[in-house]
Amino acid sequence: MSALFELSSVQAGYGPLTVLHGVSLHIEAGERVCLIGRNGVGKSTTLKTIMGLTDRRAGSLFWNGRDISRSSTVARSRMGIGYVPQTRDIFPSLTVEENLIAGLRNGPASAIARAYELFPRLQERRNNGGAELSGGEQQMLSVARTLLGKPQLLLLDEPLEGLAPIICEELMSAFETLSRDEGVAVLLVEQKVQEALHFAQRAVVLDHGAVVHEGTTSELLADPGIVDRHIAVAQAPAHSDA
Ligand SMILES: Nc1ncnc2c1ncn2[C@@H]1O[C@H](COP(=O)(O)OP(=O)(O)OP(=O)(O)O)[C@@H](O)[C@H]1O
Repeated sequence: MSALFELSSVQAGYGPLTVLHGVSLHIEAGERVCLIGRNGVGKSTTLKTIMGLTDRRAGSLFWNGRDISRSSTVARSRMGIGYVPQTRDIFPSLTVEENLIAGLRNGPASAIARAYELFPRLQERRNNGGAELSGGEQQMLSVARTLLGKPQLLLLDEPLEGLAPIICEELMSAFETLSRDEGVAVLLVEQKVQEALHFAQRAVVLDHGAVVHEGTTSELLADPGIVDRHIAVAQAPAHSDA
């Protein structure tokens, strides 16, 4: 049986710059995978390539075995790939609820109730403007908006960046609930490697635009030397805006 999603020998970048030099990876339905590596090795570029937001030079992408390499970003999103970019994708001038309604398009209003269930803080702040929210609440709103599209695969680009530990825990626990209760597959890019390894079942390590290690997270947690060899992890910034 084919994987839910597969990248096969993909080379991609921006204009003349090639960032990914033949990346292959797969994600099974409901699986949690983390993509880790040093700064600038191409993790965000991998997510953008999955969404069709980079210049792909070679290789193919498959969704349930079907070649989607030439599908538009909108088509990929409609197929069931949800993308939460690093830049918290919300409307600052709209309230939380208006942001959710705008993200609903033609979907059922019950999806908003589900979003509030997953992120009770958003329900408490439903009448607050996007710009008034803390960094953590903005991230929750950005994730909640993506979930309104009912993705089968959720791409998360450094969701914990700049957030206080308590908010990180809240977010990770919501991602776990999603994965466990709704079978949503997750591809998580995260600089907080320990959090990523505890969340995911499998890890893919990227270096210089190529996969240099792939294995279960339990293997990596049991032998931290593997991670140390591949990643000199940039520590989380001292500040937080949660
Ligand atoms: N829009 C862009 N145009 C041109 N080059 C880009 C663009 N976005 C990223 N790059 C370059 O591509 C390379 C890989 O960047 P990418 O953001 O994918 O790395 P990353 O592994 O996600 O790093 P980080 O952990 O710091 O976010 C870097 O050299 C970066 O400067």
